[in-house]
Amino acid sequence: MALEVGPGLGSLTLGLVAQAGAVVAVEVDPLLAAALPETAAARLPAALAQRLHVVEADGLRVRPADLPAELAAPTVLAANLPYNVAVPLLLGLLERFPTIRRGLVMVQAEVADRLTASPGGRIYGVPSVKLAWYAHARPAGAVPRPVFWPQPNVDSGLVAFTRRPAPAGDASARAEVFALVDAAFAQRRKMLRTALASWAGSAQRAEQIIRAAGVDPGARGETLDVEAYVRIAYQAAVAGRSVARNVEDSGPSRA
Ligand SMILES: C[S@+](CC[C@H](N)C(=O)[O-])C[C@H]1O[C@@H](n2cnc3c(N)ncnc32)[C@H](O)[C@@H]1O
Repeated sequence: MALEVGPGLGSLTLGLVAQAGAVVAVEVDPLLAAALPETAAARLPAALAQRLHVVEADGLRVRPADLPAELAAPTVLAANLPYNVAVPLLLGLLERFPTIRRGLVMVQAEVADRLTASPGGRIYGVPSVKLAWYAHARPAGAVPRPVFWPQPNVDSGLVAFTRRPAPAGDASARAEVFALVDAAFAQRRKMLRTALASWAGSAQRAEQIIRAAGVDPGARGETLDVEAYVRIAYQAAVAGRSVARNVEDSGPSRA
């Protein structure tokens, strides 16, 4: 069963229902959400049109409980994502719909590059690490702007992904790792011991935690894979009391 977010007029949806056993399409625009079942009924044989269920909801917030019970566990995500919110949509759907095993999404070409980048390059960043938490992702093709009408002013790219086991623990572990990733990339050109100084309470404390994780404190955040971030977050948790004390020491009372 497939989940589509942002079906719009249904250009992808009509093809999807022919391929998937059932499609639940989440559309935020009430007019488009109301029109899509009529479009499907007019364009598809009744047996196929019945496979489509349209839900008017915001893809940034939608949860399984918002879908009909028999469609609340989609296994595939297939979408031409709204480009302005593509990354939070994709990451949020992977978080809230653990049943999604694999997917294919279209996003702006530069975003596709970032989502699928490997450590070490300039395009590797927060979206790359966070998507790697949930899934193995790969570029699955370029979509040049002339294939659309009206022609957009950006190129597009496809990203294919397959869910992987989470590299650590539960939702709170993920939140801690994601906060660490945000801190490391907030000053991405700096060495980790400096970039993570305020996160850890001090550069010295950051260095101890990073070393304990088996990572070079002189490295930059853009060279680390998600597993390295998990190790650093774990060492910070182990050293938690000291980190908390250092944060207090450098906090408002000394300001
Ligand atoms: C670029 S998407 C793709 C449109 C269509 N799937 C296609 O391939 O032509 C635009 C659609 O996403 C919808 N959309 C935008 N933000 C949304 C959100 N947060 N949740 C659900 N749908 C959203 C818009 O209303 C619009 O229908």
